[in-house]
Amino acid sequence: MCLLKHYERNNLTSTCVIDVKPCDPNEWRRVDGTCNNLKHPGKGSAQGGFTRVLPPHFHNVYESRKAVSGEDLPMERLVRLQLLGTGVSSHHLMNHNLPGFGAYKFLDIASIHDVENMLLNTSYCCEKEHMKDRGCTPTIISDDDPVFRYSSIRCLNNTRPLTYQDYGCTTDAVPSMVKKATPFFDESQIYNAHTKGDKVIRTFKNGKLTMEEEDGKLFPPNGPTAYCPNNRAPEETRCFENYPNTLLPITLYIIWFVRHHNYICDELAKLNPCWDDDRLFYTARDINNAISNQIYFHEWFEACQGRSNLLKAGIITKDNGFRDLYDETEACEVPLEYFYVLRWFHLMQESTAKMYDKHGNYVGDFPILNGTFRMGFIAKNMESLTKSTFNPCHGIEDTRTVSVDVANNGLPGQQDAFDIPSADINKGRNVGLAPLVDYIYHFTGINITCFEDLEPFIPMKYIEIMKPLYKDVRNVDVMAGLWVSKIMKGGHIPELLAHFLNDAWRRAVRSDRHWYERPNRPHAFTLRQLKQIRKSTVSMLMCTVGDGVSEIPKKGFLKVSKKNPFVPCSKIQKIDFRAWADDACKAKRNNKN
Ligand code: HEM
Ligand SMILES: [Ca+2]
Repeated sequence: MCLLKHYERNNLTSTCVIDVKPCDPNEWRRVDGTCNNLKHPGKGSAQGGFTRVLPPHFHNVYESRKAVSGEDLPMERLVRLQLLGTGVSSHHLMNHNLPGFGAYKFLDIASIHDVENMLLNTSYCCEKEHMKDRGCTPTIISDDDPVFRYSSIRCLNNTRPLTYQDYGCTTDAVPSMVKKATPFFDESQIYNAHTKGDKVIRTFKNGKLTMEEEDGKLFPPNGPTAYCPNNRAPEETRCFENYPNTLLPITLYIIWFVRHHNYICDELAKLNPCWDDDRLFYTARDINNAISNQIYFHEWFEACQGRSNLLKAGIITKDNGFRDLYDETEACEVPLEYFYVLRWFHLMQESTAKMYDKHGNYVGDFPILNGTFRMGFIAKNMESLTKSTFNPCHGIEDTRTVSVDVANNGLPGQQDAFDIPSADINKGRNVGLAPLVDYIYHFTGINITCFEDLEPFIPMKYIEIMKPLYKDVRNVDVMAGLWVSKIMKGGHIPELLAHFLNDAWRRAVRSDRHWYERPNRPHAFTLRQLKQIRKSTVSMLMCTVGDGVSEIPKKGFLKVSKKNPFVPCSKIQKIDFRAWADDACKAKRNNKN
């Protein structure tokens, strides 16, 4: 009780305390993740430490690991410069929606509290007197850096991930990293952003979420504590009070999924006039979440890994019916490594949006990264930005590159320079990831003892670069290995990356009692309803709630081509909500007609 008072007094309850109200086995999924596992009701909540695929590798409890020789690992920026070029490259198959939707999905599992800390609280790690602070892990730039040597920039701000110890939640000696989203796929970024719960976003009328109109379009509401430092006053005012204000691609999906919730409510309310606000809200949330997961684990995973690989891995099945792999003894969590490796998609992030007018005429370019923390600009340009997503994303050809802004100007308006992939190496070390070889062993059973052993995974030309850089194969960072890994046969991402993604899927399906494909979860879909969910595609989502979308690429993650032409939205499969018609409402429905 004393501890609780201490947390309350210091405004720490939302970070330090898991408040588990008594569970009812038949209730809907809770937004805070509690009661998912009835035997361990606190597990899977938005608070509490992370689970991991492999135990953490730290030096001195919570410092970045050292090379096996005891020396420092090679500097992050050097690893990036040697393994990844910068340049323009157009993906031969995928469009912007592929990395964009991936980025949206990562916010379901991860939170941006560490990025907020870096920008708002611990922005001084490049100041001489702070470089060695416990909270600082700056990326050092050498004097011969090919880009920054022409400037005075010799350091990029980077921070150590926050722990429950930093917040004063615990005095345990072993640091435990803060988590602020439920560690399974329940659309936290829409329904429980910043662990505020769903009360703050509901209208409590007809199941709907609160939205505001701007220039005739609907958006999540603004509010006094929202933070969008890149908005240009006075025109750009949109900034979400209760949803993450982050990157341009994520923002599009947040707007679409919030609108989509209300669209589902309208459809359900038409059919079921006897349903009250709660019933409409919970059913719409469940359907919206299932649609998002269907798009991710079927369409998006298939675009990344190829259909036959997914069938082989058991992630999709040919019959498409119910699936129940639930095991209450499984830890109720997707691991830290899963969302960390999603950073690999920074390689596919294009930095230019081609903008079009109402009639589809090209009107100019917009630098995508300049849309970060600038929801006002996004709201004013929804049509143009939506259409720009159908263009090819950044390519990952034989010589791997990242786009120039991603490599040098990752946080425009906030930091003079920021190398996102270098930060990815930096963070991998600072969250204590095991080295590449350990993950290869874990997922494939192959024991790598020298650089040449990497050849099945990495082309020799990159192995030759790694040798002098890392000196010992046991030193290689997992992200560095992923950057230059061969692309899997039949798919479009490295095989090792696919192992991480599939591992997350397996854990989610086994441990999430509310997984949408289960026939015997509380409020489960009927088979008829599940078959409707199976029709979900990203093109369906965009045709339903996208601005000015009347035609769409048939496959929404792929660039437009002869094989993947624009088709009218009327040709895209839609969910038939009659599958949710409730007989109990029949009398009322008939009266209305
Ligand atoms: C406009 C495009 C993007 C920008 C400007 C951007 C920028 C950033 C920045 C600045 C960070 C924080 C780096 C750090 O502190 O270490 C970050 C982290 C991250 N990004 Fe991106 N990113 C973009 C696109 C993507 C995409 C397409 C994905 C995945 C599909 C992605 C996944 C992630 C993940 C998983 C993290 C880690 C978050 C965490 O650890 O808390 N990002 N990104
Ligand atoms: Ca979640």
